[in-house]
Amino acid sequence: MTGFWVVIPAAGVGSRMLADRPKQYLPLAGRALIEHTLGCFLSHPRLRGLVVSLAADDPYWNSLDCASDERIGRAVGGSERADSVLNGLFRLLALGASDTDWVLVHDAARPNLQRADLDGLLEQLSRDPVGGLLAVPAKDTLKRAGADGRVAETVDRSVIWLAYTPQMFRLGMLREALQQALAAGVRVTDEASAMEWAGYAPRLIEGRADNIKVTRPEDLHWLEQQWPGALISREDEERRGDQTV
Ligand SMILES: Nc1ccn([C@@H]2O[C@H](COP(=O)(O)OP(=O)(O)OP(=O)(O)O)[C@@H](O)[C@H]2O)c(=O)n1
Ligand SMILES: C[C@](O)(CO)[C@H](O)COP(=O)(O)O
Repeated sequence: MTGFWVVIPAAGVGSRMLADRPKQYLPLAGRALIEHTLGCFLSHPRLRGLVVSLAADDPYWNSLDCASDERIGRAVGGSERADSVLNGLFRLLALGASDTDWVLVHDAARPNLQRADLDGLLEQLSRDPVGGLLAVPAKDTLKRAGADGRVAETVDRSVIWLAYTPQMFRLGMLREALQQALAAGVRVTDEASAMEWAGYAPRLIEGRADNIKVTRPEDLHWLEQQWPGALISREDEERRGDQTV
């Protein structure tokens, strides 16, 4: 497979995290969460370039060591994740990417992507006519909620998968799908849903369930317990409380 480009949407505020800063900048094993996320791509020999979409007033990025990495471009994030992704695609084009190149979109809030999953995605989709995404088959019993907050039905979980990232598509196909879906007012929560709206059927590539999106405090606490060497001491906890980046 030839090389690939990456967009990292990182312009969110992380409201569900209830933290003192956007969750992508919270510490995990001594580094900012986003630095772990970027590391999986920056160490890959086929990476052609990477763009992070940052909030226009992001005061944290420049304090990171990786901010000086010449392989990393920047785009200004938008009001929704899809806007941030689209701005990232345009930035990649300005950096030399073409519409026929593969682009991977990966949440800054998913720091635990393993190289084996990344390579599996690249290998299984490199000749696919559409592209696809890392996903995990549902493993719990699923309920559809009724308006009254009670169970309306149990959903057949055998056909339900949880969409993860990276999501991998040809840059031009994704750009057009995102532009048209957003212009039509479609709610786009991942790249695949824009491609589906455009009439494509992205391929599901099974990945690890621990490639979690850090969304709520317990997600980060769980990762800290999994992380090799993530002995978050009481001093680190206290430092997290009053640390200013
Ligand atoms: N306008 C936005 C919103 C989200 N994101 C990014 O998209 C990823 C997944 O979004 P989510 O988990 O919802 O992050 P937040 O929007 O920050 O979280 P919340 O919804 O709790 O505020 C995150 O890396 C986030 O930084 C983005 O780039 N631009
Ligand atoms: C892209 C994503 O991570 C796939 O599950 C998810 O849709 C992001 O949703 P969020 O509400 O922006 O976190």
